[in-house]
Amino acid sequence: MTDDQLKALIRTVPDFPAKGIQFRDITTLLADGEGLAACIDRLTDLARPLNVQAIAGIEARGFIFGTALAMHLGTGFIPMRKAGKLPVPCLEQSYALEYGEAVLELDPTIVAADQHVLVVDDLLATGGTALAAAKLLRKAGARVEHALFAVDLPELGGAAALASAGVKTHALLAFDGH
Ligand SMILES: O=P(O)(O)OC[C@H]1O[C@H](OP(=O)(O)OP(=O)(O)O)[C@H](O)[C@@H]1O
Ligand SMILES: Nc1ncnc2[nH]cnc12
Repeated sequence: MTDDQLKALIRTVPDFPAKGIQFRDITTLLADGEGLAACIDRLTDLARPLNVQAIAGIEARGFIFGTALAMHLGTGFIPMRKAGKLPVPCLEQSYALEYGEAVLELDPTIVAADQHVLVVDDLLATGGTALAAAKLLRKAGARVEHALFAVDLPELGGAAALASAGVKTHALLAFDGH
């Protein structure tokens, strides 16, 4: 499956969740068996050379890609959760994303000292979410050098924001515009 075929499986919804946002909706890609398999296979190809020891996926859409990747790579999966979901004391980090603000939480006891962790999410926009995840993982003692996304929106500057924090961006597909 080509990049263009994969991109065609992603639905664009204007003005969601706020006016002016072009929402790149992966629901339609997930529902396509061939597209989903191709996407996970190609993300696995991008992740394998990074030789990470664990995958950290960001709730909620990052859980879908992150878990599949962890299984393909034979690593564990670290859930980066939205606030108030984990039943134990957590590290927390507030952040801004393209269309709002939120708080991420991490149970630091599931991260090993100096563990090499790959941050995975469905989409990179401003980078606020992935940066918050990297900060939390580092606070817990992890080594975070790479982040991997199915979709990048380069005009929103996420890769540059991550680079300035020492995190290299890898992405399968890019969309022009917001
Ligand atoms: O680069 P940023 O500007 O931070 O935006 C990217 C984030 O926005 C979306 O998550 P959302 O918070 O909408 O959550 P969801 O996965 O629960 O839908 C997406 O899944 C990324 O996590
Ligand atoms: N434009 C967008 N489409 C889908 N998810 C997003 N998360 C942040 N910006 C987004």
